[in-house]
Amino acid sequence: MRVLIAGGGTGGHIMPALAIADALQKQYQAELLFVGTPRGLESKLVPQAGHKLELIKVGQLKNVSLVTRLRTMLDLPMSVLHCRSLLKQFRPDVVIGVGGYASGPGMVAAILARIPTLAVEPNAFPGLANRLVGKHVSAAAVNFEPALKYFRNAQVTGIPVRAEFFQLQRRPENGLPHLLIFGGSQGARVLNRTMPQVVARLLEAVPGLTILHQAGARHAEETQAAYAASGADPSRWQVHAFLDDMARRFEAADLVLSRSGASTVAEEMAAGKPALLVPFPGAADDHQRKNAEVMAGAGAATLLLESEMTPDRLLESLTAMLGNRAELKAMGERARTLAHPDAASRIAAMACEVLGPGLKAQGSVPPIAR
Ligand SMILES: CC(=O)N[C@H]1[C@@H](OP(=O)(O)OP(=O)(O)OC[C@H]2O[C@@H](n3ccc(=O)[nH]c3=O)[C@H](O)[C@@H]2O)O[C@H](CO)[C@@H](O)[C@@H]1O
Repeated sequence: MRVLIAGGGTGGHIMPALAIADALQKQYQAELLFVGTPRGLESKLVPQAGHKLELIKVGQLKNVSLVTRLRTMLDLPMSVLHCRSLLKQFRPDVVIGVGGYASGPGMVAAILARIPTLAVEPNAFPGLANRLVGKHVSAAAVNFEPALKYFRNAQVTGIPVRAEFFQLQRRPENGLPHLLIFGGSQGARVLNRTMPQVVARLLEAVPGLTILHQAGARHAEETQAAYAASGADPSRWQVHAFLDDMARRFEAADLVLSRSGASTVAEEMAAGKPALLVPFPGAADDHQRKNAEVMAGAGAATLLLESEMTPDRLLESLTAMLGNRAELKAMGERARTLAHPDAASRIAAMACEVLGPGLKAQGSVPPIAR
C-alpha cells in the first residue's frame, strides 16, 4: 500500500508521524512519501529517518500578523494544487494528516480527489488544519477524548511514544526525592526565571531533594547563573540545555514539572509519572491547557496556569506535592492508566481500515481494537 503523510512543523507533530511510518512499513510493507514545509523540523528529521520528503510552501495562520495571514490565505490554493500534483504522481491509497503546516493542503487535496484520509490529532483541542477538514476525513485517530467530536469516525488511539518510556523501573519507596523540570524542546522561560527564585527555599522544605532542570539551549547559561546566585546547595541541583536520554531522566524522577505539549503529556502517562503542568499560554488555541486538563482531570497531574504562577504559588505546589510521596505514587499510577502503548500500530491499522475492500484484502489487516 502507498501512504502519503502530510504535516509537520514542531517535534510534537513529526515524532509521532515517524513512529506511524515505522509501524506502516513493518506491519504492512507500506511505501511512504512525506509532504512538509522547508521551515518545519520535518525537513531535517524525515530524510534523517530515511524517508522521501516533498516540500511545499505554506504560510502560518495562527499567532501571526494580519499581513502574514492574508498572504497565507492567498497562497493556500497554490499549496492545494501543488499537493494535488503530488497525489497524481505518487498515487497514494491513503493520505494521513498529522497536523501542522502541510497537513491542511495535503488533506484538502486528498478529500477533493476522493482519496481515503486519516487525520491524526495529538492535542486535546485540534489545530486549525484538522478542525477544517475534520468532518470530511474518512477517519481520525486522536490522543485525547475531548478531540473526538471534531472528526468523523474518530477513535482515541493515543499518540506514539518511544518504547523505553513504558519500560522504566518504579521509584524506590524510601529513596531521596528527585524533581525533573523541563519545558519542551526549547525550554520554558517562565520555569527558568521562577525556579531560581524558589530553589533555595524548596531544597530547605524538602529534605534530600535533588533537581534536574532542562532550560533549553538559548537559556541554559543564564538559568545556570541564576541558580548559582540563589544560594541553593550546588550539589543538589543541575541545569542542562537539552536532555538526550529523556526516558532515563523520567525514570529517576518522583515528580515532573513541565509544559503540557502533547508528547510531553503522553510520555508522562507512558512513564507513569505525576506532573505539575504549566501549559504554554501561547500555544495555538490554548491547546496545552486542554492537554493538561485531561491529565489533571484524571488525578494524574496538578495544573498551574502561568498567569497564576507566582514564585510563592510554585513553591507551595512543589512543596505540597513532594511532601506527599504516597499521593505522588497514586497519581503516577493514574497517569499510567491513560497511556496508549499500542498507539502507532493502531493508527497504522486504521490507515488500512479506511482503504477500499480490494486493497484491504491485499494486506493482512488486523481488526482495530476498540
Ligand atoms: C510551543 C508549542 O506550540 N508546542 C507544541 C508542539 O510541541 P513540542 O514539539 O515543543 O513539544 P511536545 O511536548 O509535544 O514534545 C517535546 C518532545 O521533546 C522531547 N525533549 C524535550 C526536551 C529535552 O531536553 N529533551 C527531549 O527529548 C520530549 O521528551 C518530547 O518528546 O507540538 C505539540 C504537538 O502538537 C503541541 O502539543 C505543543 O503545544
